[in-house]
Amino acid sequence: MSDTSTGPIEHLTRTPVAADAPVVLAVDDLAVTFRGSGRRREPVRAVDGVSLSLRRGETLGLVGESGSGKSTLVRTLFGLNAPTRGSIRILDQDPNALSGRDLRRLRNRMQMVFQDPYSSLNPRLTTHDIVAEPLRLMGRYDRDRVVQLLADVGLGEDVLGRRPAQFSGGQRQRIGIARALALNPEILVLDEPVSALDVSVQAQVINLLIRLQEQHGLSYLFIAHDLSVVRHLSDRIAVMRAGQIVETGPAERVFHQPEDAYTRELLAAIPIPDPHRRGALTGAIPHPLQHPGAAAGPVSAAA
Ligand SMILES: Nc1ncnc2c1ncn2[C@@H]1O[C@H](COP(=O)(O)OP(=O)(O)OP(=O)(O)O)[C@@H](O)[C@H]1O
Repeated sequence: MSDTSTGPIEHLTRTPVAADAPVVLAVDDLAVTFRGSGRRREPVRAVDGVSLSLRRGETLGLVGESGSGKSTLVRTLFGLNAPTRGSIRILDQDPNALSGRDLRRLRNRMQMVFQDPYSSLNPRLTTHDIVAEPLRLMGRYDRDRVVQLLADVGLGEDVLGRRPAQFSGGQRQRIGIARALALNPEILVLDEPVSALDVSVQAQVINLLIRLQEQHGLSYLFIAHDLSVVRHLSDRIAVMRAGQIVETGPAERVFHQPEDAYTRELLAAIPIPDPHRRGALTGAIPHPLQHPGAAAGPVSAAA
């Protein structure tokens, strides 16, 4: 299978985002409370007064352990949960004040890449149809555009007729990214996009995301439970715990001089990779960019 991507993995120095770059996503004092269930019936404050902002071309890493409220926050950004309090502005518009075509247009400008490339792609569709679907829905289908989108993520025309089961995890994630880019979004919400992938493949997908960001001026909200995964590609990191942001700051500052005790706990939980077991994990995921196979070389067909 051809893989027309990227050649050697480039250096991972990202262009720092300009301090005066426009804010593309702003969340202010957002809260989402669920009714409790079971005997205690206490309300669950899944998101509890979250404020954050994302600038054009910036990557904000949002980290927190399972249950900290990351998914609820993301679902609320996409209108799938109703906020109990607070506001969301996407590209200077309030999605809750829009409906119909205006809301669809705004939604097209912020797309999602899912964690699990095994379950997020329709197994019955060909690669062509998976990537073409959003274009068709908007009446903008163009075969050349589908081919170009796949080329952008490093896949050749020969994949067009294949179905998800015929790809590796990394290739599936590339297809998911191509689909997410189909409508030329300005913001991508990346929900643990590499957590389901082998360590060596994680670096290739992260490099692809960095390259696409530079090419298209994309802004990323990058969700992860592991601080080490977001460290190298984030401008800033926000740490979430029990529905609240407990710390936000420049990525390297948060990593090297965490101010919050919970951030320090998360950092302490990052294991040291065992060099004797290639690709093996000694607990949580070591940073993919530190993996020996990730430093250079072409993206392999297995990615
Ligand atoms: N629909 C719901 N009804 C009731 N409680 C919910 C609902 N959705 C989430 N919760 C609760 O809200 C809290 C935050 O969950 P959420 O899934 O947002 O966390 P998370 O950080 O995304 O975790 P994970 O990484 O496991 O997805 C949890 O206590 C969860 O049980």
